[in-house]
Amino acid sequence: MSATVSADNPPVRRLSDWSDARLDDLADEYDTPLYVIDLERVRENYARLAAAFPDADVHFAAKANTSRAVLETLEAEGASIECASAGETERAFAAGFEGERVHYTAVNPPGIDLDRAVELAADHPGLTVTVGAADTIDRLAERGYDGRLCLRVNPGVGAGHHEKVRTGADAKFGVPYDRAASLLESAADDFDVVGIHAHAGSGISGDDLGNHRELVSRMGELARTIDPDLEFVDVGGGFGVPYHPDDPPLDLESVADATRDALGDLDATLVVEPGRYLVADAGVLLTRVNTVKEAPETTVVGVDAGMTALVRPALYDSYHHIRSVGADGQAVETTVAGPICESSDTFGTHLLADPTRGDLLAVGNAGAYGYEMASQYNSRPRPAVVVVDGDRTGVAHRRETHADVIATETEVTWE
Ligand SMILES: Cc1ncc(COP(=O)(O)O)c(C=O)c1O
Ligand SMILES: N[C@@H](CCCC[NH3+])C(=O)O
Repeated sequence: MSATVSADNPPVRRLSDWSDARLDDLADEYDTPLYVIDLERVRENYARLAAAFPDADVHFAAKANTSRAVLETLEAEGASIECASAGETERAFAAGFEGERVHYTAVNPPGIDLDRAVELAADHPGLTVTVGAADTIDRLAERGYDGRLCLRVNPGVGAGHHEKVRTGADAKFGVPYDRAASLLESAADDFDVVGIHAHAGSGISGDDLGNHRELVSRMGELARTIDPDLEFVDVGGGFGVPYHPDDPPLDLESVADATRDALGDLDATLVVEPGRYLVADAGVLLTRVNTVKEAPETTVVGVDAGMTALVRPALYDSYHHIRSVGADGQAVETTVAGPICESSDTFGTHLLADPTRGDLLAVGNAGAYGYEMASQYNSRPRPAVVVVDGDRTGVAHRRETHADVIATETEVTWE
């Protein structure tokens, strides 16, 4: 059943809102490190976002969380989907999305991705391929593709929580704004040109609203100058969520108002592509304390999850709130650190109640870009993922083993 927007659907789910007893049971049953994803919270987030953008098509950015259970849940709620590779596109179709609801955004796509995208488009009519370079258009034509095409534009304005995720002004992404109209017009001879796309970046907060507005306004202006008429204007995703307990939630109504206002009059449908907003607070990462060590300036709390399970703190200095599940006692300032042989393998400084070996810790907002960015560095198997839905629990990804880590290795036979 679809979630509705009500008092029971608050804009933020804080780490303290997760039940200690449930988290304890899950860790006991499935071991740690363990990702837990709450599908009902995914539905709530989708319902809130769709209600704020009633006239828009909402495409879930699958890169944030590609677990089949998550994709199926969003498909059932009526979401569309944005995929960053042929692999993600395959997973969208496996989860039941119809071709018309799938956009594949090709970024410097390897040939194997384009080959597969062309096959998928033949099997799933309605698939849209979004391209960000004239080369990609030529390469699609070489493969005989003449289907739905969207052009990614570099809007020259970026936003986001860290410079590494501000794509809007990064030359890697999209064609320069002032070349977009002519490229689209020539592409219309060979393809079904249906839309334009831009994405400012990821983790947009209230402070970034000006940049978001500017991007949307530029896209509206561009759409009005383009012949042929467009079916949609995709202004990307990036809607941020509060990571720190003191951070306020994004005022979605203001973002939606600013978006509509900046877009101006247009027959084309607005498309938004949120990833993080739909899944971040639907997930926690559970990890067990194995070491407590007094150091001169801090207490080091060693845990079984590290940067291989959740890389965001190491990669972007991102803050993820951490609490001790079920523990009480004196709060101590600690440095929570993982088992990886890198100084960057730390989840930062956290106040933890009486840290003790064996404690269970919950790491908040782990539903977006958590498991998706996990690696096997240091020959460390990736964690398991369980999904919960009301009282039900199921395994979405089994825990990897050491055999999985070496599964692709072959004994070298010299030729
Ligand atoms: C093209 C595109 N669309 C959508 C997103 C989703 O971003 P977010 O998860 O911040 O909403 C991204 C990631 O930054 C992206 O690159
Ligand atoms: N992986 C980034 C966001 C997505 C960037 C994709 N363009 C993060 O964890 O914040």
